[in-house]
Amino acid sequence: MTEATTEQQIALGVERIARQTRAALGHLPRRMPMEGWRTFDWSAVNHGDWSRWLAAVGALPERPAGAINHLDRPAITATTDGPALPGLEADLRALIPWRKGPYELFGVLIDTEWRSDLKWDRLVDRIQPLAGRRVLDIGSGNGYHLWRMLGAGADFALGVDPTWVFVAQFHAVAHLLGETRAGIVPTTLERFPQRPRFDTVFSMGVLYHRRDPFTHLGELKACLRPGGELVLETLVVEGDATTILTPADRYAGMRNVWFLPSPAAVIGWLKRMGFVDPEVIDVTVTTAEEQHRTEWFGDRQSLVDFLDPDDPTRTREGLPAPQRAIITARCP
Ligand SMILES: Nc1ncnc2c1ncn2[C@@H]1O[C@H](C[S@+](CC[C@H]([NH3+])C(=O)[O-])CC(=O)[O-])[C@@H](O)[C@H]1O
Repeated sequence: MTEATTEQQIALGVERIARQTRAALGHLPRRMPMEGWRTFDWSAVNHGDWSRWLAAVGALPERPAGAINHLDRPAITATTDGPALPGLEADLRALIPWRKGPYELFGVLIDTEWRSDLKWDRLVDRIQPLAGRRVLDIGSGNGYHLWRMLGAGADFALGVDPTWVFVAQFHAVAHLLGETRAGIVPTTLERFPQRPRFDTVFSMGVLYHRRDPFTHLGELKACLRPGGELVLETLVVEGDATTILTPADRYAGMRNVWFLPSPAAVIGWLKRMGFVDPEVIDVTVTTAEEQHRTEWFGDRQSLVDFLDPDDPTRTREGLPAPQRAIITARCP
């Protein structure tokens, strides 16, 4: 690959991402204060690998005419009757590590660290139907669940996530799907404008990373229209409404886990923050089927590496092994 070619690919990556973002945000009413993101300068991102990821997005082959998508299957799928797309697998591998999926894009199966479809299956029939809704997904990662939201009938799904490689992965997938009904804003909830009001707001896998869970819940509420639904997923421990574990240091290898409440404690937090009808719809222990090592995750450490080899009900730090609850609640 020559230097000039790389420069052209970076420029094409910027163009593709900017075009997709403008088109996606165009689905929102003008009064939603998203102007800054419509004109975001994608070439000026301050991250050492960003231009490499831009080049990967810019190098992707065009989506073949007549291709078909399936957004309601475990693997987000794009398919065509035509020949394989040259170079596609190498371009997608340039975006490793892939945490959330799976995807099957024109014959390339991306076996991600997480089987994100399992979480989706646990919640989709227990939440307010997404048909016709405008949805916000805080901590969307590479957007796997955004595509499933569209597959479940949502009108539009917006992700918010500050991790640049996941943002690049989202745009690679969006390009191959040829979809503009989903978008991603590259920031944290704390920096996201608070006035946009969505019909359903998801926050999955984020609450335990926040030092102040009440501020997080308040910010989620500020993004919901009256009567809209919150779908909250977080790590939990067993116990009653008074049980909240604060790890002394790491939890399952993660430095940034601050609070592990019981499901009953989360219900109390939600009520305290003014949500109504909070309900625990699922509690599941994370298995190696759901979270596993894979080459698409760069063979990095995964769940089994963080559990006590002699007692898989405990983490290596001696704390209860990961289990996660999904809780729904309404904005009054
Ligand atoms: N303050 C923040 N604001 C927004 N996003 C954040 C913040 N802090 C971290 N993130 C982002 O939240 C995501 C958490 S993963 C859940 C993905 C998906 N939801 C899933 O349920 O599979 C955790 C897990 O592995 O489950 C990451 O992509 C972070 O970049």
